[in-house]
Amino acid sequence: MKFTNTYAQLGDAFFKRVLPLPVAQPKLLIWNDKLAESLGLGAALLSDSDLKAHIFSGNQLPEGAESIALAYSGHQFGQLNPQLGDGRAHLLGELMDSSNHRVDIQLKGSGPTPFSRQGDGRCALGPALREFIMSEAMYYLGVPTSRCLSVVATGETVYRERGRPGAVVTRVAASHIRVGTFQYFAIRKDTESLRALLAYTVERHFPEISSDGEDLELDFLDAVMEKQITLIVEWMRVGFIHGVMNTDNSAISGETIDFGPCAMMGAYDPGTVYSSIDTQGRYAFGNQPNIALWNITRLAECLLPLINSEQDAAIASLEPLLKTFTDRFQNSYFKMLGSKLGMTDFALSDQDFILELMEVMQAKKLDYTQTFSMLTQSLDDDVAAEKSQKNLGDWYIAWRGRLEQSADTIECSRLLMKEKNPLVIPRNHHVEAVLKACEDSGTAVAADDFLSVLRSPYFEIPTTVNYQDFPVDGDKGYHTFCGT
Ligand SMILES: Nc1ncnc2c1ncn2[C@@H]1O[C@H](COP(=O)(O)OP(=O)(O)OP(=O)(O)O)[C@@H](O)[C@H]1O
Ligand SMILES: [Mg+2]
Repeated sequence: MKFTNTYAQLGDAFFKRVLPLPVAQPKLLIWNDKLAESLGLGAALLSDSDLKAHIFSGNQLPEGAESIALAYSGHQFGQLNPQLGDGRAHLLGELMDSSNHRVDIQLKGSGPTPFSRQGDGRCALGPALREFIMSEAMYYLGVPTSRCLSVVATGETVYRERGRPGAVVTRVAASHIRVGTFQYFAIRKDTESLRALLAYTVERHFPEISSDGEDLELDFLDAVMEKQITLIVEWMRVGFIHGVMNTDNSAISGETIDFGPCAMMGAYDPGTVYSSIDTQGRYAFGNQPNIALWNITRLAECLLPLINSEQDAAIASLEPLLKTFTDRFQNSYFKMLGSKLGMTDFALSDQDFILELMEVMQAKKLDYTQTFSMLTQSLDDDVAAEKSQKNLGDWYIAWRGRLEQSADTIECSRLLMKEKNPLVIPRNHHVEAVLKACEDSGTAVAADDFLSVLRSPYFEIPTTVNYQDFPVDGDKGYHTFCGT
């Protein structure tokens, strides 16, 4: 592993140097071969499970790593917390992947840091495996996401209401720069660090931006906005509910990060919330675009002092850009839904027709994934066509008519739909059952089985059918938990 440490070069204001706290009995539970391959990890490491367990539990620091905990702030459920930071994570450094992109290698659950506050710095096995499974599913669904290289069981107990097995998960991400990272310096009125962070972030994530002066901040915000729009539209394409879109869980790179209380929507309902602490539905499925804009607005506020020392003038130059969000999001969102419906020639005039489908789905509590999957199949399968028509009534007939009008063939529509509509997603009840099986057995056998299906979401494999069903109770009473 050839680590670089460009983030560590930003200076002491950005992080604290701290080593992972060694664990009692590291045991490699799950390893991501494909990801490891793309990182070009050496043969000596790849063939040695004990070495992997030692390195990716934090017991042994790999050569060239500079273990640091990153400083950041964040709005949590709308409340500003000026002092968060990696309270249970250690950034080892960066590697170049096979596409020559710089990625962070970070341990999570690897012990306390100066940012731990009341926390123990640890992570339970269930949430660690959950992050591995969910991020892998998202990656193969085609959604921008951080990924996991490994989960190592620590042989130690962590206490979360009751004792649970502990684990360290290794995360690979485009970076760990969050909206909250900018907030950390903005709150402290540390304009110099803010400027350095902006320059670093632009170079790392948006090298195409070459502007300077006020245009730099505007172009940066515009680029972040575009990535956030793509991200949320992609989440909504597959029915993903992040669950805790705090500004500290919003990565500037536009990747999905922090899978704490995330869940997948079953029956279509924009108000769907599973997180036990989200009592107001702030992070409900259909509210995710509003929150993305809210978070981007917090980022914009951080940039004000860089744009103009006169705050009113700075606000005036940012406001028109922020106002573009809603139209840009809507265009991108409906285009995505059009593609899920095989509209190769989608036009804005299709929006009302698409909304009619959403209303039928919501009124009849139809499963989001299965409805689109069935529509895809209905183009060349009479049984699926009959079922779709039974569920959707006249709308189905109108939709077939709409596709017939297109200059492209039905085959083009079918191919587009097959690309956009997964056959299988990591459904909540299967995720929970798999996590329980892994925890009970102390192995990742159940996770491996599940992952083989999740890694092929658009093509059926013999075991796909085991994971496609929606729960009998429609996920009623299902709750996810934060901070685990
Ligand atoms: N067990 C813990 N010990 C110490 N700090 C913790 C612990 N759990 C969470 N934190 C800290 O609380 C804050 C919010 O936690 P949150 O659950 O959003 O993040 P996380 O899952 O720990 O990490 P990430 O956002 O990097 O995925 C973060 O600063 C995090 O480091
Ligand atoms: Mg977090």
